[in-house]
Amino acid sequence: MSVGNRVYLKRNLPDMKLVEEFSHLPAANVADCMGRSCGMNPQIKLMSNPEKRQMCGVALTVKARPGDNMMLHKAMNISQPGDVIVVSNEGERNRAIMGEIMFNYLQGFKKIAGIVIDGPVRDIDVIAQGTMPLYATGTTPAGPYKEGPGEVNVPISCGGVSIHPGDIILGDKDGVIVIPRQDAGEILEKAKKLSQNDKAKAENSAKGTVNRQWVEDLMEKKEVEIIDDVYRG
Ligand SMILES: O=C([O-])CC(=O)C(=O)O
Ligand SMILES: [Mg+2]
Repeated sequence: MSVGNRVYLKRNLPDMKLVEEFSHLPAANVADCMGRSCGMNPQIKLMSNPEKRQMCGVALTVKARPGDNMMLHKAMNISQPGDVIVVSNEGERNRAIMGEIMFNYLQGFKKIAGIVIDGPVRDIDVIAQGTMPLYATGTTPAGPYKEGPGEVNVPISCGGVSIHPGDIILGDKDGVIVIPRQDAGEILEKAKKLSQNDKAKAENSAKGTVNRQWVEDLMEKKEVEIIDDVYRG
């Protein structure tokens, strides 16, 4: 086994019905059903202009050598519609991992569900107008190398979250979350209920008919001192 320099062509895939159902839910609500712990950090930002509100698909993972996109090119060749290519880049922020030529290939020809890169991109004029969701950390004109090594379809880290090939990737304007494949069914049921409750809460909030007593109860539980006076410095 060539650890660090290998490509797995196969992944364990999730039930595609689950992927479809997640694609209607806000990422924030789904994250709330996973201990609020599976959200990528806000360095991972939406850079394109998707038509659909949610990006949802199956993780095709790339473990890139920092600043090098050789293995991303390999992943592009084996990608399928419905995939979200997720790239780990070990925190490197000085070289664009993708530009317009690669973006056009994935959006126009491969028709994948989206791409998430833990690093910058370039040719932003084109990418910003693209309708395929692309998340990245920023832009730079400095280009990538194509030397390797790297890996495709192994566990990676992106945006501070671990991702296994075949996990469900859900993104919207808030950012990107990772839904572990084996737990997806259970999470979906919880997230559907939570989303319904959340919608009702948001409506009641605007009308002021929401019950805010829980805040007062929490103050008491946390033994917060409530002072009926001005602050004197
Ligand atoms: O040269 C590269 O590897 C990236 C790039 O700018 C493009 O895809 O347009
Ligand atoms: Mg270019």
